[in-house]
Amino acid sequence: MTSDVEEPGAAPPAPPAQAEAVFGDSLPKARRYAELLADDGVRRGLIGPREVPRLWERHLINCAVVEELIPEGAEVVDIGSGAGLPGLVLGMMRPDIRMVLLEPLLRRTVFLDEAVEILELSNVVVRRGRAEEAHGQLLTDFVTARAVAPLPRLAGWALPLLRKGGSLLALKGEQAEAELAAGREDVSQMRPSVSDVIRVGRGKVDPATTVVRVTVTSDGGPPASAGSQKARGGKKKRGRKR
Ligand SMILES: C[S@@+](CC[C@H](N)C(=O)[O-])C[C@H]1O[C@@H](n2cnc3c(N)ncnc32)[C@H](O)[C@@H]1O
Repeated sequence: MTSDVEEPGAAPPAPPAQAEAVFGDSLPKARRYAELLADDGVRRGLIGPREVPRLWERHLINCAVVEELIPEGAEVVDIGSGAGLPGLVLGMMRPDIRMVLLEPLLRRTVFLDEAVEILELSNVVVRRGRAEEAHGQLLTDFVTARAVAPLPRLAGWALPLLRKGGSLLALKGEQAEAELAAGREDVSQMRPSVSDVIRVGRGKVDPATTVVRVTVTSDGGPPASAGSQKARGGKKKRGRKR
């Protein structure tokens, strides 16, 4: 009987035609990363085996197209990187940016450290921890995040990490507009900001990647902990999983 579920150690699918245009010179690194995800990533439970056949469109290219929102030389913190999406992809495409992959779970940071070394990404560092623990320690131009938390909780974690004029770029699905409409007031109470929804990668990935962008318009700003339970992270602290 055949199955569409890939076994650990399976080769990733070949990159689709548009991968060359999206990744350019970094395509060899993207191919190597796809191999790592399909093999070690699945074996170690970092991505599901069902993701392997759709690694390129749904994961690598979906994340890569966000690069157009990041200006040259920017500092970026990717919170909740997991297996490296989107932070590792953006770091490999853009040697001009400085990328911090912020991830609390040890087995994920071990994989990320190995991937950074194998892909020789001297502009990417891995830091183990929760975003809210980095408040007052990290200050950056952009925070990226995909599939980490609902917008108000994510903003509570991300906005204190941003310099004035910096942006949270939250990769969201089809419900992005509704999520922003529901969360906009909470978010602007945390720190003065302007928010919009942008679609990037039209013609390169279908559906285009939907990004909720929250740009902070004030210096510093009160720490998120001055606000609501949502801003503090919304959940009681639990022991750190490994
Ligand atoms: C569903 S995974 C998404 C991983 C990756 N961004 C992706 O799109 O494949 C959510 C990740 O967020 C991390 N995470 C959860 N709470 C966090 C926090 N407070 N700060 C930073 N990362 C967190 C988890 O450990 C996990 O790796």
